[in-house]
Amino acid sequence: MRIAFLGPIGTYGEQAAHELVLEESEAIELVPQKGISAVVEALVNDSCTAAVVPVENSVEGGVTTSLDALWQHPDLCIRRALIMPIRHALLSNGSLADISEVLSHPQALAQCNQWLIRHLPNVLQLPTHSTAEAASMVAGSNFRAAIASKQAAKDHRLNELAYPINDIAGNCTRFLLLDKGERNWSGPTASMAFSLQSNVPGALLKALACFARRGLNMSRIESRPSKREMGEYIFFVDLDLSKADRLAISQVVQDLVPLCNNLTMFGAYFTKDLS
Ligand SMILES: O=C(O)C(=O)C[C@]1(C(=O)O)C=C[C@@H](O)C=C1
Repeated sequence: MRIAFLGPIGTYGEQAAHELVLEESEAIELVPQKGISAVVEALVNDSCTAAVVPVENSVEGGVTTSLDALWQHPDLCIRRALIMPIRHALLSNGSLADISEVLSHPQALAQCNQWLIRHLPNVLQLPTHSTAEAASMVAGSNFRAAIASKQAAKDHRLNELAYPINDIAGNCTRFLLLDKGERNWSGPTASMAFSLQSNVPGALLKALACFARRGLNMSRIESRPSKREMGEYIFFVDLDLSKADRLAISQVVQDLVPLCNNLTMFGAYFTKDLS
């Protein structure tokens, strides 16, 4: 099994990939990619058999690149999910007083925004493809620091200037293991996305009523622009199937189809919660 993840080594994505494949019996090869789009592309073009992407952070919300990729590639299926605590460190070979640039993935910079305002108000914040890429770029410099994991400090021989520096103590990110296999319906969470056929009063209400009618509890709803027209959206919905009638999911799809332009089911799956 070749698994694409957001590289280089030392990213949270790499940690998540190890956790997500723990129960696999096949031999695993983790294949680092530069950027979340490249992770998905490696699965789409079959150079990898699975991919690990972050999809939602408890502080910053949806990871839009991952949501958009799921919508653009309806043949992808969610195999498993993981909720992982994210504890950021400020890493450098210099000292705090000398830091003038802080590098990290935009999600990590945003998750430490208040800490940066308080402790490093005048530094330049520079975005990178991943937290571990930032760690590799600051190694050897005494005026640059990276926001990354404790693991990245070890991988790149950096010192921890401060830890933890995430603004919200319980900061965590949900990762998905994606593949192109058969959809499974036995897990407790099902994910789907749909766009509505008509932009008229009550159109979304009618779609959401389908879930209520079949006794299906929504555990998440999130919208993304369709990118075709201002005001046109795609809705991502997660359903809690743990107490639901197994037939309800196929019934709700039948009810929704006439109301939607497009509807994609990403399967049902289990979530490992480490938070
Ligand atoms: O840069 C990394 O280490 C990643 O795995 C990416 C990522 C993300 O895109 O959300 C993963 C977890 C954290 O929320 C911060 C960054």
